[in-house]
Amino acid sequence: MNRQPMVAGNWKMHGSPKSINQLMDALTEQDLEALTCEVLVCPPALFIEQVKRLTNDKIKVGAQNISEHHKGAFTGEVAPDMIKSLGCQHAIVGHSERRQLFRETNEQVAQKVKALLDCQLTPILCVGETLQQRDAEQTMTVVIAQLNAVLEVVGIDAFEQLVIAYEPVWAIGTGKTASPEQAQQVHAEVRQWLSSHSEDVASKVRILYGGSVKSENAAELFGQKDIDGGLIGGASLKADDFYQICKSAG
Ligand SMILES: O=C(CO)COP(=O)(O)O
Repeated sequence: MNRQPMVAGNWKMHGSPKSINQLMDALTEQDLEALTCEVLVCPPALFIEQVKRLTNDKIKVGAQNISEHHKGAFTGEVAPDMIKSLGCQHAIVGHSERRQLFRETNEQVAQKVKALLDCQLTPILCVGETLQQRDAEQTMTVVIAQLNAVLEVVGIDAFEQLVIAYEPVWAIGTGKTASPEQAQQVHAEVRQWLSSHSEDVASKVRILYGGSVKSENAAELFGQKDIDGGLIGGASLKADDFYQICKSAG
C-alpha cells in the first residue's frame, strides 16, 4: 500500500497578522509543485481565515485543536463545523501540550476525534509518552491506551479516516529528536496494533513522527518504513526549513 506522505506544521501559539503574511509569502514562493507530499499548516484558530486567503491549493490549512461539542455554552471553544466553514479539512487533537497543560484525558480526546469524524473532517491524533514513562518502559502501554480510548468510541474502521502522529513528549521543543530507529520501532508497533484489528486499515493509516524534526534530520526519519511524514513545530515557522522538510518527505 502506497501511503502519500504528509508534512504538517503546528504553529502553536505563534504569529501575528504581519509575521503570518511574511511566512505565507515565503512559503508560497517555494517550488511547491516539486512536492509530492500532502502539506498542511495549522495556525492559531484566529488566523485560519487569513492563512486560507494567502495559501494556494498545495498548502492546506487546519486547526490545532477543536471542541468535542458541536455547539452550546462553551466559552472560548471552537466547534468542528466552524473550522469546516472556513474550508479546513484537518484538526490536530490530543497534542501532548493539550493533554498535559489543559488536562485533556484519553476519553476527551476520543470524543474530539468523534466530533471531527461526525463532520467528515480528518483528525490528526497525537500520541506519545513522557521521558519518565519511556524510562519505565511504558512507552507502548501509554500509546496503546491512548489509541484504545479512541478505538472504543469510533471503532477500527474509522481509523482509516485518521492520521496518527507519534510525538514523544521528551522530543518536543527540546532539540532531542528520537533516533530514526527509536521512532521506527514505535511506529511499527502502532501499525502492528492497527493490524491486530484490521490489516487493511493498518496498511492505509499514515503515522507521522513529531518532535524536533529539522531539515537536517527529516530525510533519515522519513526514510523509515513506517514513518509517513512529520508533524513539525518550531521548524514550521521558518519557510526555508519547512520547505526542506517537505522535500525530504517527497
Ligand atoms: O509538538 C510538535 C508538533 O506538534 C513538535 O514540536 P517541535 O518540532 O518544535 O519539537
